[in-house]
Amino acid sequence: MAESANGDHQHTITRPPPTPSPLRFSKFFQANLRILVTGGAGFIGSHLVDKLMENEKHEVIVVDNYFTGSKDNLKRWIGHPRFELIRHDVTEPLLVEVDRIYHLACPASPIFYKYNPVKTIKTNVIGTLNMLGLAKRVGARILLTSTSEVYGDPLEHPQKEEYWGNVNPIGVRSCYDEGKRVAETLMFDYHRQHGIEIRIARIFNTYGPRMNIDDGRVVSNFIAQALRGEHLTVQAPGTQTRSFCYVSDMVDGLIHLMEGDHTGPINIGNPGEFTMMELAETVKELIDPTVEVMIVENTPDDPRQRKPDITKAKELLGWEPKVTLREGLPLMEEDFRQRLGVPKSQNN
Ligand SMILES: O=C(O)[C@H]1O[C@H](OP(=O)(O)OP(=O)(O)OC[C@H]2O[C@@H](n3ccc(=O)[nH]c3=O)[C@H](O)[C@@H]2O)[C@H](O)[C@@H](O)[C@@H]1O
Repeated sequence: MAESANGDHQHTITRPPPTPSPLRFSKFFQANLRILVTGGAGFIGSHLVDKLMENEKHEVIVVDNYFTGSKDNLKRWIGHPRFELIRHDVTEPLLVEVDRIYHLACPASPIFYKYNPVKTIKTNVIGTLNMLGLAKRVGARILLTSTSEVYGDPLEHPQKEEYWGNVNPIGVRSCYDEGKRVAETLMFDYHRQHGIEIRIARIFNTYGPRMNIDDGRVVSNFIAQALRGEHLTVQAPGTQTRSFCYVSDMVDGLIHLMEGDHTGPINIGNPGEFTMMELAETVKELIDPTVEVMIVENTPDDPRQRKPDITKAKELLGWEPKVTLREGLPLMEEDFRQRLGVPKSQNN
């Protein structure tokens, strides 16, 4: 019994102080983050994991179905006490207690995402729904890696985030570009309806060590072809442009976005723009000036130009890329030489 100010006796109920729910507990120690990376065994995902693991307070959980990712990319972390690797397909629900979700899972190379288009769109739609459901349940902040492909074959150049795009809804690329567009919609609907903390990165063409040798994208194709002494396959007309971002810059951009205050979408890419013919000539010059360029047939709906406007990333995130194409290509060449077993002296 306790006595009140006016002398009345009152019954007081002594309760223990409220205990935070275990799911939200780590929010009390913001520096100690448990971070989920979907697609963490892939090219960008595994570089992101490397960077996140550098912080000794972070625990990192990777889920991957290994369709295009590989355990090899994570072998330095397997067995580490702050690291877990789960074979899981994001089209199935998942419950793990995390503070951050980097949702990267989806094949990104056109030959792989077109291989099973129904699965690609399921990954983008059902996979993103599952990750948003998880974010809602555990109170995590979620970042979606969307793509420059949401701009389609762009009629505005360079592409600003406000541009709505020029996308074929029924083409062979639609499973990916429309899939990512729906994923962005889902992110904003969960944000508006359920108050989920979201971040959306629109990733532009990225290259670097650990890309699959047979990935099929242009930089990895040209480097592998040059090292093997094969023709560089420039798809017609060769005047189409892309802007290539080195993977360490990309990963820094994603972390800046996740830990910043802006939902996005924000373009993350390198505005240095090259035609595919220029890229082929640069790779030739770097690796083997004697290899020849061969013009081959292109695929439907190939965007004719692509270059990010990164004003938002600079102003809102304080981020911009540092590595030029001429600095990044030799780093990728070195990695490809090791994996293909082509020492430098054999070519030049
Ligand atoms: O690398 C990436 O990050 C992007 O790759 C693809 O987009 P895309 O730009 O079509 O990528 P590539 O297949 O590398 O094609 C780029 C250009 O190179 C050309 N190309 C490709 C391969 C090749 O051997 N030769 C060649 O000239 C293509 O015609 C295209 O114009 C994905 O769809 C994007 O989501 C992803 O962000």
